[in-house]
Amino acid sequence: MTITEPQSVARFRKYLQVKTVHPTPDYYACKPIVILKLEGSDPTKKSILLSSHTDVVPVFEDKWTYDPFGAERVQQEDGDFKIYARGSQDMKVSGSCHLEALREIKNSGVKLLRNVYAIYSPDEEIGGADGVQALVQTKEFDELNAGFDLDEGVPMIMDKVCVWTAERLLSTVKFTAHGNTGHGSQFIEGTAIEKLLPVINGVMALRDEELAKLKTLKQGAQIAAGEVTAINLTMLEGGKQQNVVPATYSVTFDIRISPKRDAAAFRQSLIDLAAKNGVECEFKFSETRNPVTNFDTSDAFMSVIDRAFKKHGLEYVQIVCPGATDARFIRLKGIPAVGFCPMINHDLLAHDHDEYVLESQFLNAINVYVDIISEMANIN
Ligand SMILES: CSCC[C@H](NC=O)C(=O)O
Ligand SMILES: [Zn+2]
Ligand SMILES: [Zn+2]
Repeated sequence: MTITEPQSVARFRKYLQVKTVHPTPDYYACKPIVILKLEGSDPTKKSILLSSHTDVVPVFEDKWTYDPFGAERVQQEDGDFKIYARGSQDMKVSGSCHLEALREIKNSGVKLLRNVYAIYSPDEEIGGADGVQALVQTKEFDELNAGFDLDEGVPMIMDKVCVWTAERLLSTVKFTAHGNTGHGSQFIEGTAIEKLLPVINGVMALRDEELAKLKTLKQGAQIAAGEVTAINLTMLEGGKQQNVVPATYSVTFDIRISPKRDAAAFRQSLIDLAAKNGVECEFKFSETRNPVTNFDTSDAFMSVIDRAFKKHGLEYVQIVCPGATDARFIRLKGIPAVGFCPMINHDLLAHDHDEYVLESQFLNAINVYVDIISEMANIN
C-alpha cells in the first residue's frame, strides 16, 4: 500500500477542495465548462467522450466527521486511505479518473487513432439546462464529432459494476387547486384541499402499484429500480394561518418514468386526473423522449468495455439508472452513452454525509479507464 501520496491523488484532492456546491457553486475556480482534447492520428473518425459534471450537492456540515471540502486523506487499519469530500463519489472521482487516464496515455507517448475529449460540465445536479443540455446544442459540440460517450456512474455496494444504458425520465409534476376560503370555524365547502385530496390519493395509488411491481422483481432494488416508475410526494404547500381556510393548495411529486412505460401516455393520465378534479397540473420538465442505448457486445465500442471489465475481474450488469444524469442529453443527440464507475464492494454515499472514496479503488479505476480509452480510441 502506498504511503507517499501519489500525484494523481493530490490532484484529485485539489479538485475536491473547489467548492462547486449548490446553490452557489464556485464554477470560476474550476471553470464553467472545460473540454480537454487528446488528439488522435485520424481526427476524421468519430471521437470518444469522457463526460463528468463538476457540481456537487449541498452538505449538512454538522453531520460530517471531516470538512466536506477539506478532502482529508485518512489512513485505514489495512493501510488504504479514505478521501473524504462532498463530490468524491458524485462525481469528481470519475472526472479525475478521466483526467489521469488521459495524462498516462499522453505521457506514454502512444498516439491513439481517434480524438478523445474529457468534458467537465456544470449544473447536472439541478437539471443541466445551462450545462450539457445547452452544450449539446452548440456547433462546438457537433464539431467534436462524437461517436461514443462514457458517462456518469456510482461506486457499487455489491460485487458487480452497474452499467447504465438508459435512465428514467424526470417528470416532476405540481398540482395546484383553488377553492373557497373563509373563517376556520366554519364548514366551508369547495375548498382547495378537498379538490387536491383525490388527486393526491390517485397518484399515491399509482405509487403503490409501482412499489408492488418492484417487490415482485427478483434482482433486488439496486438493480431493478429503473424497471418501475418511482413516485414520491416531495412538497405540500398552502395555508397562511391556522384559522384561515386556504384559497390555494398545491402538491409536488418527484416522478421518474421508467423507459418501460409510455411517458406521454403516463403524463396524459396525470393531466386527466387533474382535470377530473378541477385542479391545475404543471410539469417541470417537458421532455417526453427517453432514448435507450443498446449495449450489445457485438458492437466494437461495447465489446471494449466488456473486455476491459473482464481483464480487471469486474463483473457487470446492464441496468436503467434510477436517477437522471447528463447522459440523457447525449443520447438525445443519437450518440450512444453508457454510464459506469468501475468501483465495486464500496460504500455508496452519493448525496450522503461523509462521502468518501477509497484511494486504492481510485487508483485501480484509472487503470480500467486507461485500457478502455486506449482500446476504444484505436478502433478502426
Ligand atoms: C432536477 S435534476 C436532478 C438530477 C439528479 N441527478 C442526480 O442526482 C436527479 O435527481 O436524478
Ligand atoms: Zn452525479
Ligand atoms: Zn448527484
